Amino acid sequence: MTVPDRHPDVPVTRPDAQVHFGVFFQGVNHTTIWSDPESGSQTDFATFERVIRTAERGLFDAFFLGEGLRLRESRGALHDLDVVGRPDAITQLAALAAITTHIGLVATQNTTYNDPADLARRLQSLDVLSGGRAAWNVVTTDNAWTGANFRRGGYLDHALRYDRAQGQLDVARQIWDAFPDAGGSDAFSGTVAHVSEHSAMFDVELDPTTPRSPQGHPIIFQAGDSPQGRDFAAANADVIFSRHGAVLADALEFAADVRRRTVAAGRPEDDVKIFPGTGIIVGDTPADAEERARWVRWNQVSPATALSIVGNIWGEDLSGYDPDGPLPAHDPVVEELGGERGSATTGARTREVAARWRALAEAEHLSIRELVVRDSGERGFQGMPASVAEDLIRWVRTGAVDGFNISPWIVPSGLDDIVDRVVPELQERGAYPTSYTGTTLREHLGLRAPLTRRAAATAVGAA
Ligand SMILES: Cc1cc2nc3c(=O)[nH]c(=O)nc-3n(C[C@H](O)[C@H](O)[C@H](O)COP(=O)(O)O)c2cc1C
Repeated sequence: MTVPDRHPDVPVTRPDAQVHFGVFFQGVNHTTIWSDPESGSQTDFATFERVIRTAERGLFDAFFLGEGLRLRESRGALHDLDVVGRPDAITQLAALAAITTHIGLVATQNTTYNDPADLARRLQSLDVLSGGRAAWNVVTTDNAWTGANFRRGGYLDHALRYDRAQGQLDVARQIWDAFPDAGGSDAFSGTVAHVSEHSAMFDVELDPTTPRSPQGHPIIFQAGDSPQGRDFAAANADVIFSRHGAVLADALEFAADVRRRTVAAGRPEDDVKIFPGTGIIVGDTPADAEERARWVRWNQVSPATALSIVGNIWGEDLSGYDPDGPLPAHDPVVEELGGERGSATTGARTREVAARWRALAEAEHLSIRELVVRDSGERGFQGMPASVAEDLIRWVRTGAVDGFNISPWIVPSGLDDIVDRVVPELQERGAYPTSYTGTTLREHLGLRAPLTRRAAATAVGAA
């Protein structure tokens, strides 16, 4: 079957590039559907087990857990579709390491509220226990309500969050590097002493106790989209987890920006792999896929969720409004959070979103719920398996991305169609592996040596 080229003007710059997949299990979200009879528990270990086994059968690089340190609230009420009761990500991944053999295990861990030495040790333990399959998704968390949950740290300024993240990562790398590489000849380097530039944040002195894993140390992911967040990724990360996974032109622009920043940080331009979060919906015909996508979107946006999303922008409780009625007639009351509450952009973003929603609702005569559904329309890829495969290949081979973090819209069965129907289409086109060729996450992702070991590796290579 011939698949029409949906992006004929974008040149293919990497004709042999392979598609890579990760699966992203969100921490706090309203995008996983609960109402379908197929939908299972969002917290039972059996659900995570089934998803990770499917992903490993589909030769995914990684299983990725997001983490929210506090449930979202609107004026005291929890979002009706949020999940309550998720276990800690590192503990969950340690249990999943025991029932898998190859797939990478990515733990989202916050740098604003964790202790650096303790976090470094827990991540390294996961890496050692899993035989070199762990990664740390470094997040700073920009919202105020999580800050309110922690007396220590509180509302750290947005810019200082990235300084603190850098301090955390520097401490972690020193701890991880204190032990020699497996089979290496260098000696244990003993006490790690680190006083951060922002010494009010850390003053660490300890003797590390955990050896290095087969991949050196945990892989570093980063999720954060501000200029500071992108620069942090360019200087430190192996993988950037982006939001730019729905529109090709947007993804290409993002990739060009990340590469420019990576070169400015003194690294090769392809050193940071780009994995956007995305969704994939397949159907037997284009109309079937379209119908499924519509069903998914309507189920993700319950009436209460629609009112709470619009209420957050309007800065008031809209639960008394009719979700099938129009937006409030008055303009929103914008709360200026500012950098000291963790967000540098909230006020401007709120005004921009409200103006855009008002214009869209008036132009298309949309109710509150229709508006929220319409605004969440661009979520990723949909179509028959062959056309989805062609689209994914095009994204990778035009250099827009290196792979995709797929968020299933239903668990535990949400990856079945992708593994059973899309992966074979990719393999048939020579664009997806047919077996794991390595055992570590570093090998799956095709990464170079850890940044801190590069000079040593070059010196050894030159000798
Ligand atoms: C794709 C993506 C996924 C994220 N996932 C999480 C998460 O699971 N937990 C969390 O606390 N923050 C998460 N974040 C938020 C980041 O922590 C970051 O604090 C936030 O985006 C603010 O940083 P920024 O201003 O650089 O974007 C995510 C961000 C992005 C872009």
